[in-house]
Amino acid sequence: MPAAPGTSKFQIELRRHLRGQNISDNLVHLICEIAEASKYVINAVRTGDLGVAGTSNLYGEEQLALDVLSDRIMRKRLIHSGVVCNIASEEMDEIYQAQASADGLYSVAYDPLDGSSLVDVNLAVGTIVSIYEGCDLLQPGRNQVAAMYILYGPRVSLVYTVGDGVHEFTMNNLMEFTLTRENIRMQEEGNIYAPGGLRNKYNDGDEKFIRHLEAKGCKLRYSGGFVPDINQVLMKGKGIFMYPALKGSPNGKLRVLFELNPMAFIIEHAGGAASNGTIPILDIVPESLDQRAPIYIGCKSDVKAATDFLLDQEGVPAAAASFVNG
Ligand SMILES: O=P(O)(O)OC[C@H]1O[C@](O)(COP(=O)(O)O)[C@@H](O)[C@@H]1O
Ligand SMILES: [Mg+2]
Ligand SMILES: [Mg+2]
Repeated sequence: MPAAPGTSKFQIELRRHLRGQNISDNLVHLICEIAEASKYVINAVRTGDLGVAGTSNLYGEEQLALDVLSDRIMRKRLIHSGVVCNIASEEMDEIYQAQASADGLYSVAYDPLDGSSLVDVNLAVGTIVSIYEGCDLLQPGRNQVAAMYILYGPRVSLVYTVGDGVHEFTMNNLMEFTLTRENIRMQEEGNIYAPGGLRNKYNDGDEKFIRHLEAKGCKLRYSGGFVPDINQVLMKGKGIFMYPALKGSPNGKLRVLFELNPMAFIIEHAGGAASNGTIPILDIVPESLDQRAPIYIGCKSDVKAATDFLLDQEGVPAAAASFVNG
């Protein structure tokens, strides 16, 4: 018997799953177009040039040929989708206007190839995407209508939320994304920690928090790639990822629009939390495309504990902490 439309041997494909969500046809189309673009990004990652591009991005970082190519793949697909107004990416200097009208259109901020410097040592990397209704990209992450990432690891997986559960799809042998986990939920507390940044540049509160996790017997699980590191915390349902403020870098390293907002949206919708140490990541009102912030993201009580250590350090009673939503 032939498989039902939208299923492949009774597996649920991404488009069919999206059609079951309460979202517009344009948003279904947009998410599917991004999923299609990711197939070309994987191909670039697997077989492309590992050299530098000879250019640098907004942050003064040297761009790799793969950064530039992945960005071009994503941008072209978004422009041709016909449903996108503004586009911004970690590899672009300014917003690209695909269409001027906001009616029924979406704006997209993305990191085309997060962790690109890990490709030459064959570690996992990913694409991170944030979607807003209309043309405004400089608004709090809480206003996102969808967030997703695609992880290029031993397997390729795609995780998305449109505000109603967090769902994982895995690429099958026909390069289709089929549903592997629906309504993923985080536990209250975990025993995994992924600490980004040089530890000898940590502030006292962060150092004490790490010692507290070590004393509790938590397992260090850090790959240096934001997407696989977050994916581990989400899929295991436990633990915390942090990239704190560092001495000399008070805003840490990771970017609010392209990295933090989409991951915070996903983790909050899975029952976790994400804070910059003071307020939820999703409540930050971005002032510029290249804004960075520290991040503590994962299980609610782990994020609360991290922010309590910071408060204690500054002499503010830990009980006053109200960083974690809900
Ligand atoms: O090794 P560092 O410099 O501390 O940074 C690690 C972090 O930087 C990133 O590689 C930043 O992303 P890009 O590769 O997109 O610049 C994250 O994936 C990772 O969490
Ligand atoms: Mg990045
Ligand atoms: Mg990048």
